[in-house]
Amino acid sequence: MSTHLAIEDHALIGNTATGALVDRSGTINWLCLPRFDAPAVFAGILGTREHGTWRVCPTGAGPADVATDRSYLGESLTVRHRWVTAEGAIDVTDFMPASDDDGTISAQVIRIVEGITGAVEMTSQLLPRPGYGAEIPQLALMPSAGATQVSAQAGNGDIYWLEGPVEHTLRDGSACSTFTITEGQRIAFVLSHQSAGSPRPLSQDPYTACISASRYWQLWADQCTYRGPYRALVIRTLLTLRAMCHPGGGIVAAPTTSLPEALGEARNWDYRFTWLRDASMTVSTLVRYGYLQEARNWIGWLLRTVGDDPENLQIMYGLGGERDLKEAELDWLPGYADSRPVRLGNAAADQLQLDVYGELAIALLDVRRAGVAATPEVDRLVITLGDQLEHRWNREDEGLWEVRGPRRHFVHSKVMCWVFYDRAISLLQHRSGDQAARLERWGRLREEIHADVLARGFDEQRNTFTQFYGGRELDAALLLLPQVGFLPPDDKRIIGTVEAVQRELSTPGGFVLRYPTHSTPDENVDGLTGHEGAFLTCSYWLCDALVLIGRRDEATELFERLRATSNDLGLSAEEWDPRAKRQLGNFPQALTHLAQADTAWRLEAARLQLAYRAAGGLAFPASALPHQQQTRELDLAAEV
Ligand SMILES: OC[C@H]1O[C@H](O[C@H]2O[C@H](CO)[C@@H](O)[C@H](O)[C@H]2O)[C@H](O)[C@@H](O)[C@@H]1O
Repeated sequence: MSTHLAIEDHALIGNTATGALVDRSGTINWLCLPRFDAPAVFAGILGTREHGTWRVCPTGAGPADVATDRSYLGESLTVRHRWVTAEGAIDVTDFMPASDDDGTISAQVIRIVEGITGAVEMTSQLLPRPGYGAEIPQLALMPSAGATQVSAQAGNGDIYWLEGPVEHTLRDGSACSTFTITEGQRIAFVLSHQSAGSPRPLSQDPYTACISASRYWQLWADQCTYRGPYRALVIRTLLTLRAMCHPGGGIVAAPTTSLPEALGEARNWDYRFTWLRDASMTVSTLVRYGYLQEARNWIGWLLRTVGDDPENLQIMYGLGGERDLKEAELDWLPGYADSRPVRLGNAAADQLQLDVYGELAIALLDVRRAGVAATPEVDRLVITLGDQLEHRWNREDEGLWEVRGPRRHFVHSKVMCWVFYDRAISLLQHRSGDQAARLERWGRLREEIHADVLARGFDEQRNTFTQFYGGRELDAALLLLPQVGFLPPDDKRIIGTVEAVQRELSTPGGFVLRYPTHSTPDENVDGLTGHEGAFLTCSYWLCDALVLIGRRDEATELFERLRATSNDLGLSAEEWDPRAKRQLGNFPQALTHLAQADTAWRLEAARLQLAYRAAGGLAFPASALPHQQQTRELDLAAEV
């Protein structure tokens, strides 16, 4: 049986160490325990229900039958599906317990079934399939007081435990139960993971755990400093980002692998790792909204992971700092909607992507400006990276889009090298006298890179920057040039580039492709076959660029259309198929969510700025900002 509801038909629940996807039919069809990058026990989303699923729904519901309604409980990651049937109404509430006071996170999923009206017969059908659906574990019923317990032991010794106060029947590798719930009655199922050789997670009261989890997320949401008109959207998007911030400080790009960028095609990638680019940008976004603890955790991770061996800098790592992310294909999984291959690991880990230096430096400066004190360890890392980049910046690379075609002199990469020196000089200034010579050298290099980009990355005739030196194609990453301060937003080369991207990379609905995809090998910059959807992050970057060049109304209108691509729960994947009007790619994706949050913030900053000027203000005062942090970008905007 196919489990292919649309990507946007899923909800994310999580505990920050891992996350699960629950679809509208009441099926959990993606779950890796205990960590985001552990082998999935439910991989049904990449195949069929036989690759691992757990469904709780009214008895007799067909595979395509879905709940009447769904929503998150307040500002939490607890999702509730309501089923209204001829016999009555039932709520199924799904969540993962949040961390204890001592920071322990239990690897559990809890599902509470509650009668609202009438009496409804329900069925729970658990098909655990460890190893990404490859294995049928050994199932056994265990005697227990007041509850039945099912154990499912995998070949590697891991055990999945299911507890619930109903009788289970074991059949063909599944554990089923059928029970009737009447108005006011509730029961809870708890699924726990026990790693081989470790003790079984402690039982906890599922109802108390539900209250604690909701409170945990609500308290976190309450710290948000944003008070503007998009508050609900901003909070949901920040919660989604927070769900991807592992307690060890690493941040995954998305909790999934291989949800396709084009249905039925091969652009399927594993995102359950920490990209320096995506993680740095996530941190900048969180800091912008007042969240510093995640930034401190990330710096700790960075110093342990990158600081440990900065000479061999990678562009991405495992959550635990792993360097070896070798790519492999899981040939037993047919893929989401037959989109093969399903990939594990990511060969992009071995690429040279020069932009990551710039994104790191931006995040470190944002964190510093938000009030996190400088440390000698961070300074040392910046110095090592800066010295290293002196010998690398003029190389060709794979760029931020991680092309699998030949390396090029990508303009965005070069600009981000300029950004690195620009922000690194600010980071190290006033620190210690013996840096003066280095900072002078870096200052000269900053000017040299700037001049190099203007001379080789700008097409005078078409009045636009190009994707790479000597190329004619465009790249939506060029929309970031005004945002990072490479040139002022009112520079005609910036305005020309924004307009060229709009002209050449827009989809019919006005969203943006990241670059042109071609099918002939010699034109094919990314080295891949097939095409892809509109890239949501780039579309939000277009809004940002429009705000910065003074076209705020147009930006607001585009933002409204973009936010409508999020699902009913406010979640977004990486891309959007403008024809089918469906989300594409890994889900939910940090890059999309942080871009959405950044644009909401920028629109609000621009609105406040205009209001302040209209009221006769001469300059934009720090106190009017919708957050506690001063960014270079706002300094620039204030001067315009
Ligand atoms: O499209 C080709 C590339 O797609 C993935 O990379 C994209 O996702 C990354 C994580 O969000 C992001 O950092 C990058 O900018 C995106 O292009 C994939 O991970 C790559 O392996 C693949 O080449």
